[in-house]
Amino acid sequence: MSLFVVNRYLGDEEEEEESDSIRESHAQRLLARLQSKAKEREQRETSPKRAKEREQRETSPKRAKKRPAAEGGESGEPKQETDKPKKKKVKPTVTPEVPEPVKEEEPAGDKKKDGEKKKKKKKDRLVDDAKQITKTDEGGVKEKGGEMQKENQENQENQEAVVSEAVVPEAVVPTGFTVLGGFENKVAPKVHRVLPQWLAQPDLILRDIKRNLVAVGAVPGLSPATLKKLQDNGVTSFFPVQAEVVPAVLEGVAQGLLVGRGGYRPRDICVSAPTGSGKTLAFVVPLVQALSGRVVCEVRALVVLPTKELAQQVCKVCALYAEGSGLKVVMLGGQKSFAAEQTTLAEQRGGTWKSWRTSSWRRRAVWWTTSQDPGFRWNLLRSWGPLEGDEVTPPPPHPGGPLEGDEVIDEADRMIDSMHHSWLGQVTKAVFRAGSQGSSVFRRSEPTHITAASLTPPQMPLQKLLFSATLTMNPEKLQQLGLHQPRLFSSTHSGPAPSAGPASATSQERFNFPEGLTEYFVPCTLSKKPLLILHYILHMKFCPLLCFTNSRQAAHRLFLLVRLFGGVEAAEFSSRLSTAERKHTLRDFQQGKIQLLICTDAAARGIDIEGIKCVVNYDAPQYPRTYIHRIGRTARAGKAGVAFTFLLEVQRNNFLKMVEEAGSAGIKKHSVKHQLLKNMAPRYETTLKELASAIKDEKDQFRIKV
Ligand SMILES: Nc1ncnc2c1ncn2[C@@H]1O[C@H](COP(=O)(O)OP(=O)(O)OP(=O)(O)O)[C@@H](O)[C@H]1O
Repeated sequence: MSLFVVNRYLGDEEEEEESDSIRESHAQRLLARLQSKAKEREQRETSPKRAKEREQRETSPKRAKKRPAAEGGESGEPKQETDKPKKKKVKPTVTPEVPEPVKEEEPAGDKKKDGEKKKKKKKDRLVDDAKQITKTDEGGVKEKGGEMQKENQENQENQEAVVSEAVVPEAVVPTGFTVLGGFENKVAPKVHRVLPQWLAQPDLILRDIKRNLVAVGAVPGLSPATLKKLQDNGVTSFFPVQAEVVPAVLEGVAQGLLVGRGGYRPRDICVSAPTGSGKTLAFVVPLVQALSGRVVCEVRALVVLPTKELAQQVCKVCALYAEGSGLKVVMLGGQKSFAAEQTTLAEQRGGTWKSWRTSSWRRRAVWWTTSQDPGFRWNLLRSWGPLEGDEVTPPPPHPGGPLEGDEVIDEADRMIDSMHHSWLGQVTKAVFRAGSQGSSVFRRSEPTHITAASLTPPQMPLQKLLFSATLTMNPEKLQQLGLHQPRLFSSTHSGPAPSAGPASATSQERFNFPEGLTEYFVPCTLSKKPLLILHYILHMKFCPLLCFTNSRQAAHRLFLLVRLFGGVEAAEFSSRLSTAERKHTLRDFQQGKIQLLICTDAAARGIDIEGIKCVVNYDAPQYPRTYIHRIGRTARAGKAGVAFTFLLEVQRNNFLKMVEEAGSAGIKKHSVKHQLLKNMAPRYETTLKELASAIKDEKDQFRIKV
């Protein structure tokens, strides 16, 4: 154990004077208390009752024998007082008020001397006090023998303890040191999460799409060409997210090249809006408008998406709006060889790679998919120049590479989750490196401290746009993206769930749910699940139905079972299938040729298929984000939709808690009567046997192939 003695500045004259008076009052209080005690005792001893008792005891020989000499057997103390020493209760005594000594002003030079004098005085006073205490005791106590003395000593100790606890220990032992207190263990106050202002106070997006449509003509900044394009594609009104975000993006890109705009960079934009709320058009429209004005052939924008299917879908929308603008939209999804992909971005002329200069391809945007093929993401960068640690001999640097304009990250939270690959950092580095090497007079250098030198050359800005229905509000994660003065558009507040306990309050985020969605959970057993799906299709006519499982094996098994049962047009969608097969399956589902699509989470994000009225979670999702994206395949664009989640008894409590904490408006129970499934039971039993042999056949075939 360590001992800490802290010598603290003892205060000026006034403080010392004050502590002196405190000490003096305590000495007097102590003295008064002891005097009154002694008096009480004296009175008790001299009372006639007491004298009688003493007399009786003295005459009893038995008692006299028993009494030990050490206790003063002859003094005649009552038995209970000697055998069982009573605990003395220290009663607070009323002390006479001590008037403050009158202070006289002294010249500063004499202060030190006076201090010493005062200390001596104080010491003398304490000695006097102690003398007086012994004197008072002597009168009554001496004759009562050692026991009384002992008691008085105890009393004094008790008193001192009380006094020292209440006031200052130095009053008893003047050491010249002040022992500081307050070192006891204290309960630390709980630290509450404080979000940066841009996250805590976002620009609000209204969730009710139908009641908050904004006529496209009323949105500022749209060019006549864009208005015409929107009209051609049947868009007369903007959804709330588009009405807010489109002008904000246009404002940022309107400046183009930053010549003489000293240090200005457009603010990065984050959007968190429900599934199906129209986020795609919110970035496609302003991007196409902004890039349509460019004449130099460069890669102008990069859109990063988590799956090939989603990249194809977004690429299609972009191509639709870019039509006739001279802007080329390219998708790089890793389907082709690297060389083939590279030629979609550049051509080799005179031994070096140059951007396409074909008149019809004067400007271009690149749509780029990642997570399905992680290795491929580097290919694009290589086309701009070698990466750090690149072992493969890269193609020569591509001078037309700098990404000017925007970098859009759709399904941003998913992309942040894959940040351990540090792909964004690599992209950004490549963008700035290519920008600084380019032959263009316009430079793109990584933003640093603003100085006269850094502001002199004209800059090409890089703006980042992030979109998701489940965008994280975790500032630490967002920080990894290196956002510049970000601005958030959101339909929810980032506060913790109301029912979440203190532990979960900080960890659980709340998300956006579509307005037209109704959620149900269906209590069931494992063996009832296939029957329930068949019941929803065959009896309740929920078609087309999108059914999610937690693995591709589960999806395949259920697909085989439904196919063997018969009567339902079913298909599966998972990584078991090739890209082309998945593409055809989605198209057939979109065209209404498939009633039941059994899929994995490969179809959970972003996939926009019109007319899906029902989503079933055949296997309960484990994370709130997965749940939100799955059920978000219905109730899109302000329409109504239902979502069912099959729950085993053991999953029920945790799942319901998770959904509530994620911000759901409420999930209702939907029970299916056993009677309704009973009719299908015999056929189902036979199907299960057929399924066992079908799976065995598949395994055999697989073995033969291998
Ligand atoms: N202004 C509009 N007018 C009519 N329909 C629109 C408009 N904006 C978007 N839509 C339609 O709404 C549907 C949903 O849009 P979108 O796919 O962009 O949603 P999202 O917010 O990106 O959804 P998710 O989060 O699931 O990816 C699409 O079918 C789209 O065509």
